[in-house]
Amino acid sequence: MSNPFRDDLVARLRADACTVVIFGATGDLNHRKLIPALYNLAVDGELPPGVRIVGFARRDWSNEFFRESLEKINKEVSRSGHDPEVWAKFAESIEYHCSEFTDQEGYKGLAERLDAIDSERGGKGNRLFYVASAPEFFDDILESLKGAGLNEAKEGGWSRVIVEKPFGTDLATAQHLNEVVNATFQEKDTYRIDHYLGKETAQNIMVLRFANAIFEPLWNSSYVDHVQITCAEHFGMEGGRGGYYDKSGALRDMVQNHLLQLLSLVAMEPPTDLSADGVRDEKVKVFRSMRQWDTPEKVAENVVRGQYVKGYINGEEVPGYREEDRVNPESETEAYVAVKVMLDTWRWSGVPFYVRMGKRLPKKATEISIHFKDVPGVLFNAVPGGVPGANVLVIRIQPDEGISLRMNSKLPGAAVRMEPVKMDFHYSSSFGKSSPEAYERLLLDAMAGDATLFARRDEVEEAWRFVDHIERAWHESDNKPPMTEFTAGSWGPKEADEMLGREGREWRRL
Ligand SMILES: NC(=O)C1=CN([C@@H]2O[C@H](COP(=O)(O)OP(=O)(O)OC[C@H]3O[C@@H](n4cnc5c(N)ncnc54)[C@H](OP(=O)(O)O)[C@@H]3O)[C@@H](O)[C@H]2O)C=CC1
Ligand SMILES: O=C1O[C@H](COP(=O)(O)O)[C@@H](O)[C@H](O)[C@H]1O
Repeated sequence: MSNPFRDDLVARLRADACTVVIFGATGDLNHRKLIPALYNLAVDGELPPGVRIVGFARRDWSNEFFRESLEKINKEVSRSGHDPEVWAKFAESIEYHCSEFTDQEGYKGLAERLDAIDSERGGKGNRLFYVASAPEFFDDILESLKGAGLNEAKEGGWSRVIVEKPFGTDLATAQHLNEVVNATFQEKDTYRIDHYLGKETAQNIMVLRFANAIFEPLWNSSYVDHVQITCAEHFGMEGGRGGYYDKSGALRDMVQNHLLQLLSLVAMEPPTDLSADGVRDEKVKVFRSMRQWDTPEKVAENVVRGQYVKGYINGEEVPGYREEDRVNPESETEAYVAVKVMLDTWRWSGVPFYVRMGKRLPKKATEISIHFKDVPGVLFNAVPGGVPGANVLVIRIQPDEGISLRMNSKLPGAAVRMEPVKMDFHYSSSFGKSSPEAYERLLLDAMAGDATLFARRDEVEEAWRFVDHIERAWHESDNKPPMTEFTAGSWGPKEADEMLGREGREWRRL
């Protein structure tokens, strides 16, 4: 039985030696995230001995050039710094395979090379294929793997696939991709990555809820007034991101996957066990219970979309969304979204979950806040200032990972006066070490065959169902809800404040 709470040692012991094949190996994701993650696992002694890495892409690069290119970026981004000796040893396990994604000969060559590596290693044919290409190549890569017989496990070994985001652009394309994936790999061997699930703080949500006796009795509509999930980013479309982002938008890029996944961890029922399907069965019930905003009127009432106009962040002038590199000057794509999610379940009846994401907000921060109900207003009415506010439990996903609880306290002195105070837990001071990058945990889990922190087919499709109604109202209906504006460096459009204001609530300041 798998267990998302096990410590790193157990994960390492369970991860198998294997060959990791990365499609799109000359690209940004591999350079900035995947190789540094594998390197850091090696530094920490977590990478199973015998792991080999094959980079697959079309540039005519040699093994040496590929390794040098990876090392250059690793020096800049590795969380544990760059040790030339460890790198040199690690780099011996890396090689490059040059091929177009659509070239069947390239896959035949890959199959031969993988067989040779298995013999060199003297081990089983364990293969982990990581599809880190642009999404338009996902089908080609999966079908070509099948064409070369690489989807089938070799005797005594395994063959798994990790598929990067975006997993489709709507429900229909996600269903199609799921058909292609399931026609090539078994569902148990399919790992749909959502890197937010690999964040230490996201994993801690279940621990907080189910390994402490004090929260769960309050975790329902009797005590919780509402929940907020915020993902703020201060950057915009740097590094050529505008081309991809302008076709996607905040709702598809972040809400459909990362933020709804966080929501599901906050809202799910306790699973009956900690197996991958035990946890994912409960998460999918949350997705299924989301009330659908299936008319333009409901979307107008419960969702706000916005674009930034030029402004200042940290004293620097930044362009408006439509002036960004590779963004259509007449773009109708949202760089900000705030959506109210209602879960029609016994536990959460009447409790709104407000989810927001925006580019070019004042800073980078992601947090979940649980806002509890006010105490009955009978005892402290006569006290000057009254009760300062309700309890708020804040789960800081990043940065300064941790958890704080806001409560009311008496100010020292003869008179009864109250002030809010915070009990605050910081990962950095409590554990004295930096948290591993999400990709480290997720790669190790895939090597260990543990899919708990990966999205299952039905979760992905249910999340798209919710998002599709909103996208249709925005882009296809006769009375499209309006696009709003906000100044870059502010906390988003006033319409998002008004959405909560209408219900007597306000966004938490991060
Ligand atoms: N970058 C990031 O931080 C993140 C990326 N992702 C996802 O990861 C995926 C990859 O992103 P990213 O690395 O940024 O993309 P890049 O554009 O940087 O890299 C794309 C890679 O695919 C290769 N490629 C493109 N066309 C072909 C072809 N016809 N045959 C063989 N190789 C080809 C490119 O090779 P060449 O160099 O020759 O063009 C390159 O190696 C995307 O799905 C993205 O959404 C997800 C989360 C974060
Ligand atoms: O998937 C994505 O995530 C990043 C944010 O990831 P984080 O781990 O840095 O919080 C986001 O900037 C990007 O637009 C999106 O595609």
